[in-house]
Amino acid sequence: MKIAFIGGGNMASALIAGLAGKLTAGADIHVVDPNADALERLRTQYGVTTATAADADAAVAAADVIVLAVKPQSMRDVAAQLRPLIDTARQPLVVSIAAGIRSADLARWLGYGAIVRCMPNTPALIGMGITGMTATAGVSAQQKQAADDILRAVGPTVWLDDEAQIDAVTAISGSGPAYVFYFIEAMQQAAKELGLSDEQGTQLALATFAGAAQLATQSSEPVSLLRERVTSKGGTTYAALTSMEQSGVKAAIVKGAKAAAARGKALGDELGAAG
Ligand SMILES: NC(=O)C1=CN([C@@H]2O[C@H](COP(=O)(O)OP(=O)(O)OC[C@H]3O[C@@H](n4cnc5c(N)ncnc54)[C@H](OP(=O)(O)O)[C@@H]3O)[C@@H](O)[C@H]2O)C=CC1
Ligand SMILES: O=C(O)[C@@H]1CCC=N1
Repeated sequence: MKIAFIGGGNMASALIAGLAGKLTAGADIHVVDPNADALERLRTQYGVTTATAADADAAVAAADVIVLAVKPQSMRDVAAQLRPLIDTARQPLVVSIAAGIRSADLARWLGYGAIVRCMPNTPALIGMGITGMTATAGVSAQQKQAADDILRAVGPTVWLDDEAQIDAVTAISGSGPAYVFYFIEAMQQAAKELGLSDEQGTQLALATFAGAAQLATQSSEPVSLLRERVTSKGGTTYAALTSMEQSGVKAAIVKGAKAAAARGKALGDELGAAG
C-alpha cells in the first residue's frame, strides 16, 4: 500500500511516527511538504520518502491512499493543486484529517469523491491516539478497511454514521490533549506555589494524570464513583472540588469544548462557502 501524506506538520508527523514500522511489509510512506528541514527530519527518523510540494506529482499519482494533513485554510488550494494529479481510474482513497472541512466541499474541490474524513489526535505519536472516522458513499468496503488499518496503527478508531458528529469528536479528542496539557500546567503551577520544585511538581502531576486515567480505563465503575472514593468527607479533596465548582471549572471546560465544536462547524461553513 502506497500512502502519500500531503503536509508533514505536527499531526502528520505524529501519525507517521505511530505508523512507521507498524504497516505490513511493502507499505510505503511518501510525505510532501514545502519545508526541507521537516522533510529531512521525517526521512531520518522514520525512513519515509519525501518530496517538496513542487514535485508531488509522482507520489500522488502512485498513491493508493492520499492523506490530506494541511491546515483547513490551505485545503482548497491544495485540493486544486492535487486535482490534475489524482489518477481517478486507479480509484485512490483520500483521507482528510482537517478540522472543519466537509467531505462534500473537498469532493467538489478535488473533483473526486472517495473520501474518508477523520479526526485523529497527537498521542498517535506514541501509538496512543484515538480517531473518529466517517466515509462518503464513494468509499468501498476495502478502502474503509484500509483507512481503518492506517489509523488503527496509532490507536483505536470510532466510526460515526453522521459526518456532522466529527465536530464533536474534534472538540473532545482532537483538541482534547491540549485541555489535558492545560490542566497539567495548572497542577504544575499549583505545585510550585505550594513550595514544591519544578521537577517534583511535574513528576507528581504527570504520574497522577497517568494513574487516574489508567484507573478509570481499567475500572468497570463510573468515573464519578472513582472521584467520590478520593473525596473523604470534610477532607482535602472536598475542599479542592468545592472551590473548583465555585469557580465554575467544570462548566468552563464544557463551554470550552462546545466552543471548539462551534469553531469546527464555522470553519466548515466559512471555507466551504468559499467556492
Ligand atoms: N495538531 C493536531 O493536534 C491535530 C490537527 N488536525 C488537523 O491536521 C491538519 C494539520 O494540522 P497540523 O499538523 O497541526 O498543522 P501544521 O501546520 O503543523 O502542518 C501542516 C503542514 O502542511 C504544510 N503545507 C502547506 N501547504 C502545503 C502543500 N501545498 N503541500 C504540502 N504541504 C503543505 C505546511 O507547511 P507550511 O507550514 O510551510 O505552510 C505544514 O508543514 C489540520 O487540518 C488540522 O485541523 C487534526 C487532528 C489533530
Ligand atoms: O486546533 C485545531 O484546529 C486542530 C484540530 C484538532 C486539534 N488541533
